[in-house]
Amino acid sequence: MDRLELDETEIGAMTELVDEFEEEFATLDSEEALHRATVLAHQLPNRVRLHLNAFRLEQLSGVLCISGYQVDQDRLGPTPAHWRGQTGPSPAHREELLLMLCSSLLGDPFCWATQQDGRMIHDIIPIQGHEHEQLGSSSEALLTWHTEDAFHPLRGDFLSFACLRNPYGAATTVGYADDLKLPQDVRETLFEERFIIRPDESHLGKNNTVPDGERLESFEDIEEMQRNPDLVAVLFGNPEQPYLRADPYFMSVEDGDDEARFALDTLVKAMDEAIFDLTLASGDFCFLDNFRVVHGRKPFRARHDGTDRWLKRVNVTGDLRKSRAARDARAVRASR
Ligand SMILES: NC(=[NH2+])NCCC[C@H](N)C(=O)O
Ligand SMILES: O=C(O)CCC(=O)C(=O)O
Ligand SMILES: [Fe+2]
Repeated sequence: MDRLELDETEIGAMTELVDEFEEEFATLDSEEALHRATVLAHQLPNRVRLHLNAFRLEQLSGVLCISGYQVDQDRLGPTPAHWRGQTGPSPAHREELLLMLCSSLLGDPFCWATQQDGRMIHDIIPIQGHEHEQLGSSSEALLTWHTEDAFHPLRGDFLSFACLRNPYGAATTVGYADDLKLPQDVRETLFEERFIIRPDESHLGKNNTVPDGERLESFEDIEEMQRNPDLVAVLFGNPEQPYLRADPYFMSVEDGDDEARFALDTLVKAMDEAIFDLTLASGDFCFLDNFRVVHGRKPFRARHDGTDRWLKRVNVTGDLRKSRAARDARAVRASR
């Protein structure tokens, strides 16, 4: 993993940048704001830009953590009880802006019509009643390792997190595809389109406010992927250093395909051994290469009293054009 410790000068420069532009960027999820944010990102400190670009180009490991930024806990106020609760300006607007600026240097931030009601910036917070779910909002269950949105052909290339607070040090887990030691025959099987990855539950109607009209169609598409999933490959790209696409909790193989079953089980075992803890601290901006690493989260005991762990999350694509057909003309980044 790579870490950039910001120095005083860099922290000062980032603080000034946010001071100057936070009002102008009161909204972050309009086309206009996204466009301007991409250009404003070029005013981030030089080392930040260099690290993010090296990370984007795969010159670093698949995990980059930028540390040292201070989050004003008083301004933040209590951790919300649900991502839906927020009305009006976000108390974490300054961190959201920084997260969007950094993300813009990796590609284009985008969102899903079927996740967190189509919001661009997600809240990752424990929600009462979700303790044992396989959702970002769970707490007492191990969030099993996964590629973000592994089921979807338009999943992000990168995943960005801003840690606002993590008082009891709940650990995110990360595992590198590069670290996997797999027998050659298993590797070859994983390169074949013999695996099923069903949508995870964050994209289901029951975990969203399902609207009438246009976005309803998006949930129907997810249901279709649930009923009629494609067969996909788990490994792809360079045979020596393959990219990985997996979310074993939601995966299966065709009846009788014992070879694929064995290959998947072997992968799970190898990754379970390779995976390590990455405990995010308040002020950490963490970037994951969604093709080269998987991630999850260790169980923790949520308090539900406004002092809980709170992350912000953004999906980033390297090629917005791939999702053109899945997006409507107005919400041009709202992918299905
Ligand atoms: N293995 C898993 N739990 N996969 C689903 C991950 C959770 C999902 N990305 C969410 O936003 O809630
Ligand atoms: O809470 C974390 O550290 C990771 C959450 C996550 O992976 C998810 O919500 O998909
Ligand atoms: Fe995730």
